[in-house]
Amino acid sequence: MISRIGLYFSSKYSTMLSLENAKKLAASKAVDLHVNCGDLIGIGSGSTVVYAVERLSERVKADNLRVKCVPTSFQARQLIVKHNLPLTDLEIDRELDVCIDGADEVDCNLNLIKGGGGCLLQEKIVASCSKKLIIIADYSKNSKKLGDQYKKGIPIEVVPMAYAPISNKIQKAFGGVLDLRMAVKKAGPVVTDNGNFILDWREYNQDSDWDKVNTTLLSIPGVVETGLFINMASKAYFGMEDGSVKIQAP
Ligand SMILES: O=C[C@H](O)[C@H](O)[C@H](O)COP(=O)(O)O
Repeated sequence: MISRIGLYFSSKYSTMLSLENAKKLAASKAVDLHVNCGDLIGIGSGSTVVYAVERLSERVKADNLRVKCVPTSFQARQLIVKHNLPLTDLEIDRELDVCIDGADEVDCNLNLIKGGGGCLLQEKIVASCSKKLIIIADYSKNSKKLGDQYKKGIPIEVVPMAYAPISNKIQKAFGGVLDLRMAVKKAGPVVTDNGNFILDWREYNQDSDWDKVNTTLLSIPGVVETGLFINMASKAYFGMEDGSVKIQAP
């Protein structure tokens, strides 16, 4: 089901909305509609979530909203701390009301690719402990099939010593190309918040049964988690170029 929430900023934004403004629009709308006083919230990672935390902080100050936040990454933790929001974790709070997170791509069935920024394991754990996963994104993330928009590949978090055989096994089972993600401003591969490597899987079959593929990938020894979030999202909010917010629900 897809719906649109009216035209915002119609006079102010008479031209096409930039990606950053689209992210902000989606993030604010989702926080306003899905966060209530007393909520335990999972805070996702990435550039769009920055706007969600800013809006959360505004509402805490303006409306005296009481919330507690569980981060999904080091970046998310820093955001929570920077905005003086109460921090908690899954040891203390085991079931969350809502998780708000970004995505690299959202298909027409609300399946997601995540992990473009190297965060996916903790994101999936926190989302799995939340009553609902709300996705916030700009219009460029909205697609029909996974791989239509996001060309960098499906991120797969792996134990470092196993990255080479895992690449071979995936290539043999499903085809495509696997790249070990390399760091920028550091020699060698990207190391995740959990001390693992990331393989980016490109040139896969876009018509795959993603649920099955995900299960098979997870059965390979050394695969820690995948960036395929299948049947996990409750709703996605997209900030659109025309200043509206598109809502996608199952
Ligand atoms: O690894 C990063 C996370 O999965 C992000 O949620 C995802 O990459 C989307 O990030 P952004 O909001 O920066 O597009």
